[in-house]
Amino acid sequence: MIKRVAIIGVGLIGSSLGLALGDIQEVEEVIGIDKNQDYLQEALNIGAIDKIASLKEGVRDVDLIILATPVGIIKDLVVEVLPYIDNKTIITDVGSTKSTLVRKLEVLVGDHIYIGGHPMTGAETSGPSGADKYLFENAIYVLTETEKTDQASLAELKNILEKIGSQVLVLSPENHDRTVAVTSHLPHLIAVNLMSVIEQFSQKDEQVTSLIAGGFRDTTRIAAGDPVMWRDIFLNNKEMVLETIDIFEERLSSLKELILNNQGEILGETLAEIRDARVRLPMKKKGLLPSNFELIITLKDKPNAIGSVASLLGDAEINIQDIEVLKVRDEGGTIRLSFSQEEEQEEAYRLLKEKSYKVIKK
Ligand SMILES: NC(=O)c1ccc[n+]([C@@H]2O[C@H](COP(=O)([O-])OP(=O)(O)OC[C@H]3O[C@@H](n4cnc5c(N)ncnc54)[C@H](O)[C@@H]3O)[C@@H](O)[C@H]2O)c1
Ligand SMILES: O=C(O)C(=O)C[C@]1(C(=O)O)C=C[C@@H](O)C=C1
Repeated sequence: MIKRVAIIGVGLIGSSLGLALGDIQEVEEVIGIDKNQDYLQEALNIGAIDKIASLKEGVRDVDLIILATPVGIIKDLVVEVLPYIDNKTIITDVGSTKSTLVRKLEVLVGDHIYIGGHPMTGAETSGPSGADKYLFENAIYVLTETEKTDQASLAELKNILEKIGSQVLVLSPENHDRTVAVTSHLPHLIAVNLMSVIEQFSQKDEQVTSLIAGGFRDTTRIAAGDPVMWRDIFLNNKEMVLETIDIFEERLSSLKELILNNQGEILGETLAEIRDARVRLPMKKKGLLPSNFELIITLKDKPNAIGSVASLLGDAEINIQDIEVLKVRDEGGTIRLSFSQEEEQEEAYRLLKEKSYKVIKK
């Protein structure tokens, strides 16, 4: 049973996991380890960890070690940890790439237990200040499986991740990397590249930034992500990322040709096909397509609790695009509201705060 957990790297994902795990009955203690003392203190202050420890002391006698640092340093940290733990402790990580890491670590750990992990949820912010207890609710959480995987530990880890609301998907590391190259890594590269083009234009012409609207916001949000994290991701999933870049370049060239040659009919048909594919994507699953403008509200267990929120926002003519019950407990529950516009999210946040609701912006 997983009772004591050590988290190495109490940044956005580490602290979010600390908050979520600390909330479930099985987990008695969450220990935080990090090279950044400010982050450790902040994680302690927000309740993401119960205590701060050195790596050597912190991993002793824990049931689960979660490495939540950039991918490039995970292997070295696992090597550092091994002398202080027994072979019952489960080691996992949350790194965004898996193949190279899992294959290396499975050899390196010897008799120790290692299972690769990757929550398909996150944000463009870094550090514990952006931590979110509900980050993993309904989110896909990949665990890797190979011929070396200890099945009992995989089941135990899956169980605890499901308790924090995740939908666990067990994949081979290679399958994982092939998929995220196109669903996560290529989109990031495109957003960064697009941002660099906009930056180049705005240096020559100040007006460019005045004409920024929703299209820019929706396509570049992730370009604000942590450079170290993304450098490590691209280098650790190099082959797959390069493959997707080739395909992207081909598609971009075809679109460019259609525009260049005024082939309006084919261009229109192509855009319609792509639009249809986008519309067909399932919107509800958090791991697939979260809304950009969300509020998480903790409600007391009393009649019409959700109704009161809906009326408050309805009276202000704020349209709730989607509503999802995240957690129901004896003392109340937590809901997520999605809005299609940032302004609606802002106004709803203000109104709810005014009425003393416990609400956070996503
Ligand atoms: N941000 C996301 O959206 C997201 C989503 C899923 C997975 N991930 C993966 O999660 C991991 C962490 O990402 P994050 O967004 O939480 O980053 P973050 O920058 O918020 O946190 C990383 C933490 O690791 C710590 N750290 C770095 N080197 C260390 C070392 N040598 N020893 C101890 N601590 C060290 C940092 O001080 C920081 O607290 C990465 O591997 C990333 O690929 C990120
Ligand atoms: O910023 C977000 O919304 C994310 O969920 C980040 C995101 C992604 O969706 O690509 C980025 C990298 C991680 O490995 C997982 C998730």
